[in-house]
Amino acid sequence: MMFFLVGYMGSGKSVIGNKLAEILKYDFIDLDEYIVQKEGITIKKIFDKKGEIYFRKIENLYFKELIGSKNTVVSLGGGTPCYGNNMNLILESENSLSIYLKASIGTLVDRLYEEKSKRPLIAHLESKSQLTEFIGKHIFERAPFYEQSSLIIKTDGLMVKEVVDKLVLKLF
Ligand SMILES: Nc1ncnc2c1ncn2[C@@H]1O[C@H](COP(=O)(O)OP(=O)(O)OP(=O)(O)O)[C@@H](O)[C@H]1O
Ligand SMILES: O=C(O)C1=C[C@@H](O)[C@@H](O)[C@H](O)C1
Ligand SMILES: [Mg+2]
Repeated sequence: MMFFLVGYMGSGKSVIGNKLAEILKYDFIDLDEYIVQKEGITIKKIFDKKGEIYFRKIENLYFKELIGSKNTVVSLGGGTPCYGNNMNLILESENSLSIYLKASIGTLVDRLYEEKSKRPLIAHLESKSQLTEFIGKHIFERAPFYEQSSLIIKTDGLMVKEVVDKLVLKLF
């Protein structure tokens, strides 16, 4: 079985995916980290040196390498389901389940403001109000992809452990 964690930057895919894998005794793969390992360069540097289109191309290639793994939790990048045919590949892939970690714009801004420098799409935004405006527009474009997930977990007001518990309860 495979679980794909889907959601906007800061929704908790990496942190929740890691914990879910630990509980299930599954392998854990974070697609962003997988890309960094394979390319030997940070995501921010890939964007700066080669541009977003190049990143989307390799993101799609590495993502496809992971499909079909056994007993694995995969935390996707925030944009992964929104480019190419990635969301369809997730939905069509056998023995797999997509999980959307949903959070309000306010929650995402609070989580991302301090750690935006690692994320090339938002690193340049200076104030919380700029971040709020950007995320609002961006989520409007992306939500139709995220919302196709098989399971939707609302994470507002929940601590990491509470999200994991809620997810495990929904799964089993
Ligand atoms: N439910 C939560 N409550 C409080 N903090 C959280 C929660 N979920 C995630 N965080 C924190 O928010 C930050 C972003 O989480 P994480 O890196 O897991 O997001 P992500 O969805 O993987 O983002 P990206 O798409 O950029 O990789 C981290 O510092 C994480 O500890
Ligand atoms: O939301 C996005 O488009 C991104 C999210 C991150 O996980 C990284 O994949 C990258 O910074 C792009
Ligand atoms: Mg992540």
